[in-house]
Amino acid sequence: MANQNHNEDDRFLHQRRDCESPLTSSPSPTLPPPDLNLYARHGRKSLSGIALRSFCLGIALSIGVTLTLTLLVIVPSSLWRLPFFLAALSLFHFLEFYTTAAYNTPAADIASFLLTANWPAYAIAHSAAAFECLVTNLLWPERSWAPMHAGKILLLLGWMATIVGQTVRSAAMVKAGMSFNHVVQQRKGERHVLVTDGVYAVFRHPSYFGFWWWALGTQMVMGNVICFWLYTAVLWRFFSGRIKVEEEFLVKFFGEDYVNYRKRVGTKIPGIP
Ligand SMILES: C[S@@+](CC[C@H](N)C(=O)[O-])C[C@H]1O[C@@H](n2cnc3c(N)ncnc32)[C@H](O)[C@@H]1O
Repeated sequence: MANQNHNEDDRFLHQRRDCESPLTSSPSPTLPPPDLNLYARHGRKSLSGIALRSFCLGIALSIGVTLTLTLLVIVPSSLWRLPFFLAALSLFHFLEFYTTAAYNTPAADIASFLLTANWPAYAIAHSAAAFECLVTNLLWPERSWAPMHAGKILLLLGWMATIVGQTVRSAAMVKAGMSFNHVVQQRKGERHVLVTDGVYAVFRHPSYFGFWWWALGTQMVMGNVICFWLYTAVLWRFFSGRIKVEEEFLVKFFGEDYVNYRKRVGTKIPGIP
């Protein structure tokens, strides 16, 4: 199955090169026809599935932004934090697919939206965050959740962490291009090169650094005390384990080059050197 997908990806690249050539206008006759099942309604790269998810995420983002602004400016209510979360989540999932499609085109498929990754833990975590935000803001709308009247500062830090986190995450995907894959690769692909410049010169795992601060930033904006600490613990455990496994493979793929890179550049995720 994985091999078949690889062939499909290679065929995509060949066809693209053919299209770019001024001498040929159609795919090489020696190439087998593309597997149309892949792009059909229930296929791994279903075009209708991609269109539908993008459409729904766009609607969710519009609702999120409109309600956030309405509850902040027109009908002031501390509940604006809930649609803020909807907007942040919709934008995140859209960008996961978009950056994959734009910078690692052969790898783009329905799973690139990351909507069902780490199911059901991921969905439970975000539902818990929405629930905590809803309950605390309905029951104690005037509650001052931060110690020493630091609420406004923490709110500002939360916005900044969310924006910086999202930017660093997307920048990492753009920079790594065809070397970035949502699934940790256990075999070095033909197009897999070691990336050590751009955002990778500052952070050894920029997409994890980005997600870490994006997730904690959303919890700070929402004023979620319980979920902030739960997210911190769960994400730390997840990333420290994943980085260990990922780096074992990266050392196998790139040897001394990766070992030296690891010595030079830290993750900058607290507690993970
Ligand atoms: C989900 S991506 C995460 C990449 C990186 N850990 C980050 O946070 O930006 C996982 C894939 O990226 C690859 N990868 C990680 N660091 C890399 C680097 N510096 N250069 C090239 N590939 C890398 C791994 O082999 C793995 O298959």
